[in-house]
Amino acid sequence: MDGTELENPTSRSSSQKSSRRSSSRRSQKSAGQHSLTSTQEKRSKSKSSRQKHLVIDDKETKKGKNHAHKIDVADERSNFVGYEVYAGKLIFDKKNRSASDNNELPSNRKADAIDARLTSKALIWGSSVLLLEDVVSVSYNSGVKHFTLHAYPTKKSLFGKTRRVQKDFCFIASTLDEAILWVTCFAEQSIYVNLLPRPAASSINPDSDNPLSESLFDQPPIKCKSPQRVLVILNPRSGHGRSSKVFHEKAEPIFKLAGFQMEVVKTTHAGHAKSLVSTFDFSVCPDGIVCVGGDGIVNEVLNGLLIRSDRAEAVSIPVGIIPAGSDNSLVWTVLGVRDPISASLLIVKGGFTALDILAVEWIQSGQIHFGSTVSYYGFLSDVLELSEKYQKKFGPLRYFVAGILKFLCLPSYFYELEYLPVSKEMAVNGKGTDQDKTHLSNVYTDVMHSRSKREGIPRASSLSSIDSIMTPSRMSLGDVDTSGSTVASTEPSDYVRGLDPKAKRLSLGRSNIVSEPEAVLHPQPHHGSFWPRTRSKARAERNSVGVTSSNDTQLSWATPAMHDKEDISSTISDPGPIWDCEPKWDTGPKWDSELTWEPDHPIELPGPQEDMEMGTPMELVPNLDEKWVIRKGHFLGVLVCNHSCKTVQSLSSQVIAPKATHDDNSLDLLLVGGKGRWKLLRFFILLQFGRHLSLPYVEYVKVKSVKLKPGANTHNGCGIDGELCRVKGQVLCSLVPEQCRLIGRQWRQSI
Ligand SMILES: Nc1ncnc2c1ncn2[C@@H]1O[C@H](COP(=O)(O)OP(=O)(O)OP(=O)(O)O)[C@@H](O)[C@H]1O
Repeated sequence: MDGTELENPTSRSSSQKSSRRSSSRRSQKSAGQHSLTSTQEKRSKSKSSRQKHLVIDDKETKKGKNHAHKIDVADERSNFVGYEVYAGKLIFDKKNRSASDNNELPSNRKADAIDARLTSKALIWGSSVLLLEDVVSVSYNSGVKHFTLHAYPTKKSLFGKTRRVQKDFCFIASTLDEAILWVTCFAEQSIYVNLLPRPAASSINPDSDNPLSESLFDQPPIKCKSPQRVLVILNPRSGHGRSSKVFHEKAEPIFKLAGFQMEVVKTTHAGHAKSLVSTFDFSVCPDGIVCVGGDGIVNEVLNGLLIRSDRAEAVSIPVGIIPAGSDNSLVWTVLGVRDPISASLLIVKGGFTALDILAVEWIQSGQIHFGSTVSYYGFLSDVLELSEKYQKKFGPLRYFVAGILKFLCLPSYFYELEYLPVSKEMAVNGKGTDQDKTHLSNVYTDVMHSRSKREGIPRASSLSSIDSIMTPSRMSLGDVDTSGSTVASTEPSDYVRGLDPKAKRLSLGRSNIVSEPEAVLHPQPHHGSFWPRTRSKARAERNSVGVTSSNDTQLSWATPAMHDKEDISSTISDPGPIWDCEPKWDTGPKWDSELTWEPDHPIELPGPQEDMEMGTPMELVPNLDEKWVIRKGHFLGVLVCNHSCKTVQSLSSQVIAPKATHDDNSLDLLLVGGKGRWKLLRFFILLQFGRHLSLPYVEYVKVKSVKLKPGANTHNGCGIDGELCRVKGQVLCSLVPEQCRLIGRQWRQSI
């Protein structure tokens, strides 16, 4: 150990204090403030070295041909490496011996010390760069000058394919307090620090006789992320039975390096994940659920969360995905990763991505099944159903086999459908008017959105999985019904309808539901139109449930002309906004949760109210432009997409719904019109080149809701995220007001 550094423990302590205070850029300043003269000199040296960095790097880039990662000067200028956090001298211990070696720096190695700097995006030493997005954690033993970065950088194989390999980078700082500063700065960049006990005294500093300094370094004041406690749900059948291996060999080591505490549950049967999640005590694993498997297991988890009695809180539980199934289009499309190592890195890095939730409701029975990707009808649902027969015989090839067979004996599909398009603004720029936003998201969603902004949850567009339906491997068959198929979950629709006014509004055709116990009549000045609202409007709606709930309950298959008439009836029941309470993960303002539905609530328009959050008076303006479009005819396929639906196998152009985004509060409806093999074949061929939307019989509309009813002789299969269900009567596809949260931010935007 360097004697000069240990001479003055006070100065070290001051340095430690400054390191505690430091944060990103500030860390450099505060570090520079400490009293030790020698350290000040070092700081000033490091400062001046920082000032010259561009020049140094430029030179070193030219010189440093032997380094694995070269700094690209152009990248540097374009801020590729981010802003500087700390700079100093480091020795890169290639052989990684320092962890076991004596802490004393051998005199012959002092010359190896090179300029190093930590930026918000990378550690740069000499001309080498290690991206922080590849770093899982830092291991640091108290009282030593070296620390080890555990990383998974990408490596190119001979054939140009990149893969991630685990690599440890050991560095030796010039002094103890510098080592602590380095580690502190890594912690400030959200890298988990694995703070280990001080090694045996003899191996640190044989001539250290200062007990005070020793005790100071026993527990260096490094503040870092606390270990995450997560529930891991693993489907051992996923990915042809390889998911356990994938988890234990690829994901688990990364989670362990990042200090995760895991409760691992392997599912024993279809439906296990859903029932587990629906009753699990999340105080045990408050930091989220990690699903290991395909899209099917994620769908089960989502459905389990949404049927909980504490749904509002449950839906905020972040869900991580380790892709280990036959197809994993959700994580690939939304987060941009498709290999388990990158997905694990995203999870340990943290952050959240908001995701809309699709609900398919069986209008007559009130059953509901949630999804995050797509709901589809026609040829694809038939393939999904047929593939079930070949599960044992053909494994993942069963979809291909079933697709060919179904294609050869292709039936015709007749549907009656209605859809409510989004406004032109929303369709064009994907953002929508304020009215769209207020229509499509109710108060709770607004809370989520505002929280998302606060927490930095991106609301940018992104993609995910439908065309995975075209890739048969993603069709999972859960909840299979004994009638040879799968059934929807049997949660009563009250889970959705009762939970929010929007869902009630969306429940068109409820007037036909005989089972609705609490029928109310509502005068409707503007049939079929939604009432735009602000948050206060939404609250007002909840106070006058009848008004909002009745808006869209008029459409009936038998009486399309009613679109043009005033609505005077509605049968919406509203058990009360039980969703309307603050999730425990939410630090936002609390909403009134005590409102309950009164069946005989008087009919009245909501009066202006004070907006509790904004302090602005409420306006209530009916949107006269919204009209349901009615279509009847033959459709080879009807797909209601929540995101662009990219398959893991596909090229980037191969997405079913190219304009769809996962968090835009709208659904993308794709109609493949007509019948016959030729049309179907052309559709699939053009899909491979991303040109399927150019076909004259393909329609693509951004919608808020879709109602669908198969014709009398049409197969009634319905796929939801690869789960096969049956349409009995009529179904309504719409978004629920809540969004769920995926753990991780979109790759490459995450850091
Ligand atoms: N232990 C289990 N045994 C059988 N099925 C299960 C089990 N656990 C979950 N499942 C069901 O398996 C289905 C498919 O799961 P998942 O999507 O995770 O895997 P996959 O490899 O993508 O599946 P597939 O190849 O069938 O598309 C899910 O719908 C789930 O309900």
